[in-house]
Amino acid sequence: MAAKHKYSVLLPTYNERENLPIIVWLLVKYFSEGNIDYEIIIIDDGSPDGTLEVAKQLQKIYGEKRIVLRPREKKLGLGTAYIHGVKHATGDFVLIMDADMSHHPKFIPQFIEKQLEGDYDVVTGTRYAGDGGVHGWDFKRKLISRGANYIVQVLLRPGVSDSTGSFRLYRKEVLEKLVNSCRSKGYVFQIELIIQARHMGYSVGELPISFVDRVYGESKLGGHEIIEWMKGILYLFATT
Ligand SMILES: Nc1nc2c(ncn2[C@@H]2O[C@H](COP(=O)(O)OP(=O)(O)O[C@H]3O[C@H](CO)[C@@H](O)[C@H](O)[C@@H]3O)[C@@H](O)[C@H]2O)c(=O)[nH]1
Repeated sequence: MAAKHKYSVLLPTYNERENLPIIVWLLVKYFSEGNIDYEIIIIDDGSPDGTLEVAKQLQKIYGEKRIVLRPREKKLGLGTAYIHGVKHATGDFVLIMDADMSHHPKFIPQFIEKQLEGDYDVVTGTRYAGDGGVHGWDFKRKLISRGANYIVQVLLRPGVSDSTGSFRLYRKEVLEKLVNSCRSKGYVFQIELIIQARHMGYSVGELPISFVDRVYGESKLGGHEIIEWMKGILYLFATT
Protein backbone atom coordinates (compact mmCIF):
# COMPACT_ATOMS: atom_id res chain seq x y z
CA MET A 1 0.00 0.00 0.00
CA ALA A 2 1.38 3.42 -0.91
CA ALA A 3 -1.07 6.01 0.45
CA LYS A 4 -0.74 9.49 -0.99
CA HIS A 5 -1.66 11.22 2.26
CA LYS A 6 0.31 12.02 5.37
CA TYR A 7 -0.82 10.48 8.67
CA SER A 8 -0.20 11.97 12.14
CA VAL A 9 -0.37 9.55 15.07
CA LEU A 10 -1.22 11.07 18.46
CA LEU A 11 0.27 9.08 21.33
CA PRO A 12 -0.77 10.38 24.76
CA THR A 13 1.54 9.03 27.44
CA TYR A 14 1.56 8.94 31.21
CA ASN A 15 4.08 6.51 32.69
CA GLU A 16 4.63 4.48 29.51
CA ARG A 17 8.43 4.18 29.46
CA GLU A 18 8.40 0.40 28.84
CA ASN A 19 5.71 0.54 26.15
CA LEU A 20 6.87 3.54 24.14
CA PRO A 21 9.91 2.01 22.35
CA ILE A 22 7.85 -1.03 21.31
CA ILE A 23 4.88 0.89 19.93
CA VAL A 24 7.09 3.43 18.15
CA TRP A 25 9.15 0.62 16.56
CA LEU A 26 5.98 -1.08 15.33
CA LEU A 27 4.50 2.16 14.01
CA VAL A 28 7.68 2.89 12.07
CA LYS A 29 7.65 -0.67 10.72
CA TYR A 30 4.05 -0.60 9.46
CA PHE A 31 4.26 2.90 7.97
CA SER A 32 7.62 2.16 6.30
CA GLU A 33 6.47 -1.19 4.90
CA GLY A 34 3.38 0.49 3.45
CA ASN A 35 5.45 3.36 2.06
CA ILE A 36 3.18 5.78 3.93
CA ASP A 37 4.18 9.28 5.05
CA TYR A 38 3.71 9.80 8.79
CA GLU A 39 4.66 11.55 12.01
CA ILE A 40 4.27 10.35 15.59
CA ILE A 41 3.34 13.06 18.07
CA ILE A 42 4.04 12.10 21.68
CA ILE A 43 2.11 14.08 24.28
CA ASP A 44 3.64 13.25 27.63
CA ASP A 45 2.16 14.80 30.75
CA GLY A 46 5.19 15.06 33.03
CA SER A 47 5.35 11.29 33.64
CA PRO A 48 7.40 10.64 36.78
CA ASP A 49 8.77 7.37 35.32
CA GLY A 50 10.92 9.19 32.73
CA THR A 51 8.76 8.54 29.65
CA LEU A 52 9.86 11.87 28.17
CA GLU A 53 13.55 10.89 28.37
CA VAL A 54 12.72 7.68 26.49
CA ALA A 55 10.78 9.73 23.91
CA LYS A 56 13.79 12.02 23.42
CA GLN A 57 15.99 8.99 22.83
CA LEU A 58 13.51 7.67 20.24
CA GLN A 59 13.54 11.06 18.53
CA LYS A 60 17.33 10.79 18.22
CA ILE A 61 16.97 7.33 16.68
CA TYR A 62 14.13 7.98 14.22
CA GLY A 63 14.58 11.73 13.62
CA GLU A 64 12.63 14.90 14.38
CA LYS A 65 10.57 14.64 11.19
CA ARG A 66 9.05 11.35 12.39
CA ILE A 67 9.00 11.76 16.18
CA VAL A 68 7.50 15.04 17.38
CA LEU A 69 7.53 15.81 21.11
CA ARG A 70 4.78 18.02 22.54
CA PRO A 71 5.10 17.47 26.29
CA ARG A 72 3.17 19.23 29.02
CA GLU A 73 4.36 19.82 32.57
CA LYS A 74 1.71 17.87 34.44
CA LYS A 75 -1.13 15.37 34.04
CA LEU A 76 -3.99 17.33 32.49
CA GLY A 77 -6.20 14.47 31.26
CA LEU A 78 -6.56 12.35 28.14
CA GLY A 79 -9.02 14.61 26.30
CA THR A 80 -6.87 17.72 26.58
CA ALA A 81 -3.82 15.67 25.48
CA TYR A 82 -5.60 14.93 22.16
CA ILE A 83 -6.59 18.60 21.77
CA HIS A 84 -2.99 19.63 22.39
CA GLY A 85 -1.68 17.02 19.93
CA VAL A 86 -4.03 17.86 17.07
CA LYS A 87 -2.92 21.50 17.16
CA HIS A 88 0.54 20.32 16.16
CA ALA A 89 -0.46 17.66 13.60
CA THR A 90 0.69 18.32 10.04
CA GLY A 91 -0.89 15.23 8.42
CA ASP A 92 -4.05 15.10 6.28
CA PHE A 93 -5.35 12.42 8.65
CA VAL A 94 -4.93 11.91 12.39
CA LEU A 95 -4.78 8.53 14.12
CA ILE A 96 -5.56 8.45 17.82
CA MET A 97 -4.45 5.44 19.84
CA ASP A 98 -3.26 4.36 23.27
CA ALA A 99 0.49 4.08 23.77
CA ASP A 100 0.34 0.96 25.96
CA MET A 101 0.15 -1.60 23.11
CA SER A 102 -3.51 -2.38 23.75
CA HIS A 103 -4.07 -0.84 20.30
CA HIS A 104 -1.77 -2.69 17.93
CA PRO A 105 -0.21 -0.71 15.04
CA LYS A 106 -0.84 -3.70 12.74
CA PHE A 107 -4.41 -2.41 12.35
CA ILE A 108 -3.30 0.91 10.89
CA PRO A 109 -3.11 -0.27 7.25
CA GLN A 110 -6.68 -1.58 7.70
CA PHE A 111 -7.85 1.78 9.08
CA ILE A 112 -6.33 3.52 6.07
CA GLU A 113 -7.87 1.07 3.60
CA LYS A 114 -11.28 1.32 5.22
CA GLN A 115 -11.16 5.12 5.08
CA LEU A 116 -10.12 5.11 1.43
CA GLU A 117 -12.76 2.52 0.46
CA GLY A 118 -15.69 4.42 1.99
CA ASP A 119 -14.19 7.94 1.83
CA TYR A 120 -15.11 8.20 5.51
CA ASP A 121 -14.51 11.26 7.68
CA VAL A 122 -13.92 9.01 10.68
CA VAL A 123 -13.05 5.31 11.02
CA THR A 124 -13.51 4.03 14.55
CA GLY A 125 -12.16 0.76 15.93
CA THR A 126 -14.76 -1.55 17.45
CA ARG A 127 -14.23 -4.31 19.98
CA TYR A 128 -17.92 -5.15 19.97
CA ALA A 129 -18.77 -6.04 16.35
CA GLY A 130 -17.51 -8.46 13.69
CA ASP A 131 -14.15 -10.01 14.54
CA GLY A 132 -13.45 -7.39 17.21
CA GLY A 133 -12.69 -8.46 20.77
CA VAL A 134 -11.09 -7.80 24.13
CA HIS A 135 -8.28 -9.97 25.49
CA GLY A 136 -6.77 -9.99 28.96
CA TRP A 137 -9.26 -7.97 30.95
CA ASP A 138 -10.75 -9.46 34.12
CA PHE A 139 -14.49 -9.75 34.62
CA LYS A 140 -14.76 -6.42 36.46
CA ARG A 141 -13.01 -4.45 33.72
CA LYS A 142 -15.07 -6.15 31.00
CA LEU A 143 -18.22 -5.28 32.92
CA ILE A 144 -17.16 -1.62 33.24
CA SER A 145 -16.49 -1.38 29.50
CA ARG A 146 -19.66 -3.22 28.43
CA GLY A 147 -21.72 -1.27 31.00
CA ALA A 148 -20.26 2.05 29.84
CA ASN A 149 -21.02 1.21 26.22
CA TYR A 150 -24.54 0.17 27.12
CA ILE A 151 -25.21 3.40 29.04
CA VAL A 152 -23.95 5.43 26.09
CA GLN A 153 -26.08 3.41 23.62
CA VAL A 154 -29.24 3.97 25.66
CA LEU A 155 -28.71 7.62 26.62
CA LEU A 156 -26.83 9.08 23.67
CA ARG A 157 -27.43 6.78 20.67
CA PRO A 158 -23.96 7.23 19.18
CA GLY A 159 -24.64 5.10 16.08
CA VAL A 160 -21.50 2.97 16.59
CA SER A 161 -21.05 -0.34 18.41
CA ASP A 162 -18.06 0.79 20.51
CA SER A 163 -18.21 4.40 21.62
CA THR A 164 -15.76 4.19 24.54
CA GLY A 165 -12.84 2.84 22.54
CA SER A 166 -10.27 5.28 21.29
CA PHE A 167 -8.46 3.70 18.33
CA ARG A 168 -9.60 5.97 15.51
CA LEU A 169 -8.68 7.63 12.26
CA TYR A 170 -9.99 11.13 11.55
CA ARG A 171 -9.79 13.41 8.58
CA LYS A 172 -7.69 16.18 10.09
CA GLU A 173 -9.99 19.13 9.35
CA VAL A 174 -12.93 17.12 10.72
CA LEU A 175 -11.10 16.36 13.96
CA GLU A 176 -10.22 20.05 14.35
CA LYS A 177 -13.88 21.01 14.05
CA LEU A 178 -14.97 18.26 16.43
CA VAL A 179 -12.34 19.14 19.00
CA ASN A 180 -13.42 22.79 18.94
CA SER A 181 -17.01 21.79 19.67
CA CYS A 182 -16.20 19.36 22.51
CA ARG A 183 -16.15 20.30 26.18
CA SER A 184 -15.09 17.05 27.85
CA LYS A 185 -11.62 16.67 29.35
CA GLY A 186 -11.12 13.04 30.40
CA TYR A 187 -12.15 9.60 29.12
CA VAL A 188 -15.58 10.89 28.03
CA PHE A 189 -13.85 12.96 25.36
CA GLN A 190 -13.84 10.18 22.76
CA ILE A 191 -17.55 9.61 23.28
CA GLU A 192 -18.32 13.29 22.81
CA LEU A 193 -16.23 13.31 19.60
CA ILE A 194 -18.25 10.47 18.07
CA ILE A 195 -21.59 11.98 19.17
CA GLN A 196 -20.61 15.34 17.68
CA ALA A 197 -19.45 13.63 14.47
CA ARG A 198 -22.93 12.14 14.10
CA HIS A 199 -24.68 15.44 14.91
CA MET A 200 -22.51 17.32 12.43
CA GLY A 201 -23.30 14.79 9.69
CA TYR A 202 -19.84 13.30 9.21
CA SER A 203 -19.54 9.78 7.84
CA VAL A 204 -18.27 7.19 10.31
CA GLY A 205 -17.03 3.69 9.38
CA GLU A 206 -16.31 0.93 11.87
CA LEU A 207 -13.34 -1.42 11.85
CA PRO A 208 -13.25 -4.51 14.11
CA ILE A 209 -10.07 -4.53 16.23
CA SER A 210 -8.64 -6.72 18.98
CA PHE A 211 -7.93 -4.84 22.18
CA VAL A 212 -5.22 -6.60 24.22
CA ASP A 213 -4.69 -5.54 27.82
CA ARG A 214 -1.36 -3.91 28.54
CA VAL A 215 1.57 -6.04 29.75
CA TYR A 216 3.66 -3.16 31.17
CA GLY A 217 2.46 -0.36 33.42
CA GLU A 218 -1.01 0.35 34.73
CA SER A 219 -4.31 1.71 33.48
CA LYS A 220 -5.01 5.29 34.58
CA LEU A 221 -8.74 4.65 34.74
CA GLY A 222 -9.47 4.97 38.47
CA GLY A 223 -12.46 5.91 40.64
CA HIS A 224 -11.96 9.62 39.97
CA GLU A 225 -11.98 9.10 36.17
CA ILE A 226 -15.11 6.93 36.41
CA ILE A 227 -17.00 9.56 38.44
CA GLU A 228 -15.91 12.27 36.00
CA TRP A 229 -17.01 9.98 33.13
CA MET A 230 -20.49 9.58 34.63
CA LYS A 231 -20.84 13.34 35.16
CA GLY A 232 -19.72 13.89 31.57
CA ILE A 233 -22.27 11.42 30.18
CA LEU A 234 -25.12 13.02 32.14
CA TYR A 235 -23.99 16.42 30.92
CA LEU A 236 -24.00 15.20 27.31
CA PHE A 237 -27.42 13.63 27.83
CA ALA A 238 -28.79 16.92 29.12
CA THR A 239 -27.22 19.11 26.46
CA THR A 240 -27.08 17.18 23.16
N1 LIG B 1 -0.81 12.65 28.18
C1 LIG B 1 -1.67 11.93 28.89
N2 LIG B 1 -1.87 10.63 28.59
C2 LIG B 1 -2.74 9.94 29.36
C3 LIG B 1 -3.45 10.49 30.44
N3 LIG B 1 -4.25 9.52 30.98
C4 LIG B 1 -4.03 8.39 30.25
N4 LIG B 1 -3.11 8.64 29.29
C5 LIG B 1 -2.63 7.73 28.23
O1 LIG B 1 -3.77 7.34 27.49
C6 LIG B 1 -3.67 5.98 27.06
C7 LIG B 1 -4.87 5.17 27.61
O2 LIG B 1 -4.83 5.20 29.01
P1 LIG B 1 -5.06 3.89 29.93
O3 LIG B 1 -5.21 4.33 31.32
O4 LIG B 1 -4.08 2.84 29.60
O5 LIG B 1 -6.48 3.44 29.37
P2 LIG B 1 -7.17 2.04 29.60
O6 LIG B 1 -7.54 1.84 31.00
O7 LIG B 1 -6.42 0.95 28.90
O8 LIG B 1 -8.48 2.41 28.81
C8 LIG B 1 -8.75 2.02 27.51
O9 LIG B 1 -10.08 1.72 27.51
C9 LIG B 1 -10.94 2.82 27.77
C10 LIG B 1 -12.33 2.30 27.85
O10 LIG B 1 -12.66 1.53 26.76
C11 LIG B 1 -10.76 3.87 26.71
O11 LIG B 1 -11.60 4.99 26.95
C12 LIG B 1 -9.33 4.31 26.72
O12 LIG B 1 -9.09 5.23 25.66
C13 LIG B 1 -8.48 3.10 26.50
O13 LIG B 1 -8.65 2.59 25.19
C14 LIG B 1 -2.29 5.50 27.52
O14 LIG B 1 -1.38 5.69 26.47
C15 LIG B 1 -2.00 6.44 28.71
O15 LIG B 1 -0.62 6.58 28.97
C16 LIG B 1 -3.22 11.87 30.74
O16 LIG B 1 -3.79 12.45 31.66
N5 LIG B 1 -2.33 12.53 29.94
